[in-house]
Amino acid sequence: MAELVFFSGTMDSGKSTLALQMHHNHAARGRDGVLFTRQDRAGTATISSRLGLTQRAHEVDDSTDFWSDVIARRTHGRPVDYLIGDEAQFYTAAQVEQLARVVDELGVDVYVFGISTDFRARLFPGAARLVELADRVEILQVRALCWCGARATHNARTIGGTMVVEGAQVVVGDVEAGADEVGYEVLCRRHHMRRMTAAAARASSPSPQTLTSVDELSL
Ligand SMILES: Nc1ncnc2c1ncn2[C@@H]1O[C@H](COP(=O)(O)OP(=O)(O)O)[C@@H](O)[C@H]1O
Ligand SMILES: Cc1cn([C@H]2C[C@H](O)[C@@H](COP(=O)(O)O)O2)c(=O)[nH]c1=O
Repeated sequence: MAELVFFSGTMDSGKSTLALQMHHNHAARGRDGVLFTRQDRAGTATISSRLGLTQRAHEVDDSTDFWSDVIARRTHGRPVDYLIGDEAQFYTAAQVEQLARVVDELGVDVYVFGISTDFRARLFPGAARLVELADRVEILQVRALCWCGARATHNARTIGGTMVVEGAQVVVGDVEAGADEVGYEVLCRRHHMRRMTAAAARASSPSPQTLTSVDELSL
C-alpha cells in the first residue's frame, strides 16, 4: 500500500541526505520517482546536502499542484512510482492535501522531508498538515546536538550568535552564518526556551567544562 511519510528533524539533522539516498535506492531498483523542493539554501530547483550531494529537483511554489502534476506526467506516458519532497515545511496545507490524495487515489509513495517548527518553536503550516495527515512521522536517527550535548530538538534563529524571536517565519539560511548574517543554531528545548545559544553560553562561562557543570547544577 502506498504511504505518505513525513521525515522530520531539526536543521542539520541529515534530512536532505536521506532524501537523496532514498531516491538513489528506489531508482536503483527501477522505480520512477520525481524530486521536489522549495527554497533550498543552494538555490532554486536543487536539493543540497551538507555532505556534498546535490541534485536537480522541481521547484515548488504557491502555484504547484502535486495532483495535477502527477496526472499530467502519467497522461504523457511517464510512470510515477514515488515522489520525494524536501523543505516540506514550506509547502502549503493545500499542497500537503494534494500529496495525500496522490497516495490514496494514485497509489504513489510520497516521502517528504522537513523541519516541523520554526525559530519560535511554532509549527509551519505545511508541517502541521503533514503531522495531521501522514501515515507515519519518522524522526531522523542521526541526532543533531545542542552545544550542551543534549539532543537538539529546536531551531533557533540568530544574528551574530544572539537568538532572536521576532521576524518573518520564512528566512532561508544556514547553521554556518557570518557574524552579521541571519543564521540558525539547533538547541535542546531547555536552552531554546532560555534563549541560550553557544555564543551566549560562552559569554557567560569561562570554560565549556565549567559551563556544563554550572548548567546542570543551576537548571
Ligand atoms: N564534514 C562532515 N563530515 C561528516 N558529516 C557531516 C559533515 N558535514 C555535515 N555532516 C552531516 O550532515 C548532516 C547534515 O545533513 P543535511 O542533509 O544537510 O541536513 P538537513 O537537510 O537536515 O539540514 C549533519 O548532521 C552531519 O551528520
Ligand atoms: C527554523 C527556521 C528555518 N528556516 C529555513 C532555514 C533553512 O533555509 C530551512 C531549513 O533547511 P534545512 O535543510 O532543514 O537545514 O528553513 C526558516 O525559514 N524559518 C525558520 O524559522
